[in-house]
Amino acid sequence: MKTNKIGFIGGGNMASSLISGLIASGHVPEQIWVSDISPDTLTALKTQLNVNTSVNNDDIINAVDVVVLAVKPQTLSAVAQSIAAQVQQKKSLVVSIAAGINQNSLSRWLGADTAIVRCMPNTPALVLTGATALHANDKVTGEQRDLAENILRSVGIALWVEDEAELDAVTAVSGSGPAYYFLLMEAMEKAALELGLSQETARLLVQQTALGAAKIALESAESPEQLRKRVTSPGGTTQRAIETFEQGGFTELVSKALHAARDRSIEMSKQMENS
Ligand SMILES: NC(=O)C1=CN([C@@H]2O[C@H](COP(=O)(O)OP(=O)(O)OC[C@H]3O[C@@H](n4cnc5c(N)ncnc54)[C@H](OP(=O)(O)O)[C@@H]3O)[C@@H](O)[C@H]2O)C=CC1
Ligand SMILES: O=C(O)[C@@H]1CCC=N1
Repeated sequence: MKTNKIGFIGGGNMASSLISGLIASGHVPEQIWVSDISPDTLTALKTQLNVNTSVNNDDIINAVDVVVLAVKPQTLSAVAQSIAAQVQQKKSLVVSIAAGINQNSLSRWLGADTAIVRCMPNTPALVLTGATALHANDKVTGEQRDLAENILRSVGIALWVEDEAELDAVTAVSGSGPAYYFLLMEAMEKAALELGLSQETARLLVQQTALGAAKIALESAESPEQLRKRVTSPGGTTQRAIETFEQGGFTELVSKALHAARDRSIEMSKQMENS
């Protein structure tokens, strides 16, 4: 049983994924607090997960050891500034999961002496398969580093980056990444229907194939390229499909998409820094 008291400000998609994952990995709901401006969101979290809830962000900070900021990037400035005095008084560790909000902005809003871990998780935390990269400012103690890492590690893998700029790339790769796989799944499912499979069969085959491919990629020592070649019989069906993907510019398109996501993260950081 784990006993650190963890508070979430913002109880939306990412917070509920993290909270569900934390509970599934052994954190007791009584040690988790959530605030949100929507009473309906809080009622749903209370009913489904039995966590402590409040519409008052200050109640959360008072109750916990670590405060996770899980509101939208556009809302974070106002929320951070509204809790700054209390965070400073309590010397709370603050963990921000917001995309495109850098340490400079967070320190400016929360106070220069505030211990801040900026991280980028992803929604598979819900099923304990999350991937998170973390970055600590120089106010974070070793113990606080361990605390932040333990929270994120309890819902998947967690790794530290020393250069904060890497978080822009991480956001493009693993933060947004689940959506890319879902897009591919959507497209494959649609094509499977066109090929005459039923909805149920198409979805099941696509899901199980995604799971199998991910599992084999994780468990095998071979690279994705080698694994792809194992499926691709010369002159066979896979080769025809892969050639079709490449003729359509698949690899370049993926690169372009990830660069666009990375650039958007940088753009958001600059906008916030200058606001
Ligand atoms: N979704 C994802 O896959 C990932 C998201 N992130 C980051 O996580 C953060 C949250 O994203 P996500 O969960 O998707 O967003 P959501 O909009 O689902 O969740 C944010 C929640 O915060 C609530 N809220 C708004 N204002 C306040 C306030 N003043 N005090 C308390 N709660 C408030 C919102 O209520 P209302 O809806 O009523 O405004 C909403 O319930 C973002 O910063 C995002 O960049 C990071 C990695 C992955
Ligand atoms: O789309 C976004 O901005 C957030 C960050 C990563 C995933 N969702």
